[in-house]
Amino acid sequence: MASICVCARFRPLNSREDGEAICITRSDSQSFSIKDEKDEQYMFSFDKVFYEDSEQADVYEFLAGPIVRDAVNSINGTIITYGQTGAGKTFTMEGANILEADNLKKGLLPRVVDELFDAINGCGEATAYKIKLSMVEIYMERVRLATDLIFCVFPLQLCFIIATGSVSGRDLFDLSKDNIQIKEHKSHGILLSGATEVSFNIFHMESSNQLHFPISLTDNETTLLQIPILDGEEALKVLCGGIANRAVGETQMNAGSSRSHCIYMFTIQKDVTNEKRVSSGKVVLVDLAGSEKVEKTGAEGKVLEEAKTINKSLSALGNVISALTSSQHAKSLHIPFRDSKLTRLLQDALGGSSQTALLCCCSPSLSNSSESVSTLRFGARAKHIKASSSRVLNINSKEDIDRKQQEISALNDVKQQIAERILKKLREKLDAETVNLIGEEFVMEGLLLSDPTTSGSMITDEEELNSSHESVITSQTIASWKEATQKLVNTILELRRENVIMKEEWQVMKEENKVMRQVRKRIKAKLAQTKKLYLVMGIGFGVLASSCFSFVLLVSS
Ligand SMILES: Nc1ncnc2c1ncn2[C@@H]1O[C@H](COP(=O)(O)OP(=O)(O)OP(=O)(O)O)[C@@H](O)[C@H]1O
Repeated sequence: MASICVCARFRPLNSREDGEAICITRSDSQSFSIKDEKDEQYMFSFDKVFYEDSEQADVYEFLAGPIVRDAVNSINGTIITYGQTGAGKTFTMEGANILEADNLKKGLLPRVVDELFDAINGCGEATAYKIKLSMVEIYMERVRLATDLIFCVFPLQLCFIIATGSVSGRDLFDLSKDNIQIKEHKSHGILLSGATEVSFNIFHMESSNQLHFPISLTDNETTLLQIPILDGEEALKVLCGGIANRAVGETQMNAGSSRSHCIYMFTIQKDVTNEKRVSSGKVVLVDLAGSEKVEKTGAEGKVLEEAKTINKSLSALGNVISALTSSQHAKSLHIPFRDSKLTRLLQDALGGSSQTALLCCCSPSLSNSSESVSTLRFGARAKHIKASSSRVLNINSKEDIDRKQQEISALNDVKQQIAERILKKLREKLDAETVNLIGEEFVMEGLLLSDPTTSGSMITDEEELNSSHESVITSQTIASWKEATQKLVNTILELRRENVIMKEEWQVMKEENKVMRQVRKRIKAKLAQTKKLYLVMGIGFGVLASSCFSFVLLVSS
């Protein structure tokens, strides 16, 4: 069983800490000791420690590179930055700026994009890729969609597609979608439901400039904006717009403090023509908001409210880690993933089969040492989480996909026929306008296809296919439950009928019993009368006999 990879990173002293004492003493590249304000000394060991002089490229290569390369090969991975406010989480994740060209300052996010584009550009003609990026933030315990981007990547040809909400012309970076639901999908794990979903076919390019994607929308409100992208740099420019929407504020500790947890989710779908399979992998980057001691930072008003919510969700994260690492019957223990949006979102990363890397960011300054110690303790605890024994390879064979397609088509045909039959019957009784309205409702509910010629049409996106197939399975399950319920209802009705008959029979028997009792009573009474009669007769006979005997004696004497 592989554990979570946990590393620590110390940034250089900042201008506020200038001249302050350093609290850490290096042992080696994995261990160090740290002294707090009370002069207590603590030893920590992690998979790797990045000291003040470490480079962004080293952090990427150790922490993220292997995860990104595995994601291209369909293994999910998550990279999380955790730590006190101002400790360097966003610097590690984004760099000084997302578009930063200086290799020394370039963060994990642009390097992930670079590596993905490099891997894809290096692939053979026989492979087509689609990369989807969703970017959300959890601000004050609400999930906001900053943007939802899709790159469709083909050998030698890249296209970047941006999905945005609504026909009413809202901006690409519309933050009105401010309560994205987190749901669990059987095969895809944790998903952001309500984030604009767009599906594209994976296919090979024919023309070089004009891209015409067979688009299958799951939501009528969704519109698509397609931007041809030549390289990762252009992709990052678009990403930059999403980052600009992140809730950032000035605090005592950090002039550009992130007031939300930010999640970048890359989904890489790969279609290898020769191998007859479609696979997908996810890389999730999580830049957590920083913890802070409000009594120390003197936060007030909105900043205080934000800090309280941030601390609350981070403590929910701590509780999940404690539950996961608890030695007592860890398997049967309840893991409170549902206690906060953050822990729900990280459920796969912490408790699932995803590979996870956690970077504990710290200040090296003595004035922040108690916060650093608690960050490092958090990391030390997380180190004890055991990852799931098997990493899930998200691969579907073409045969599987064909079978699912057929099941979906068959169900759609049945639904279509039923809906059409209902509408035909309604037409006999209702006016045309009302029936049309009901028809529209059927289309909205997915019972009827607006264009019947598309009945049984192919779903070409793996995610949509799986979710549609799941709907088919669910429908089939519901149908079999309905059948079983109907059988139960029939049995209950039968039992009720039998019960009524038995009750009637019981009533008859009771009546008969009553009559029998009365007859018995009458017989008893008759018997008693007869007995009395015999007694009287016996006495009379006795008296008569004794009188006769006395008379005979008298006569003879
Ligand atoms: N390794 C580093 N090298 C140079 N400067 C750094 C480094 N890490 C952080 N900084 C600088 O420190 C400041 C705070 O860093 P950053 O914004 O990344 O902190 P944070 O942990 O994300 O804080 P918050 O939780 O408040 O968002 C920034 O000005 C950043 O440029």
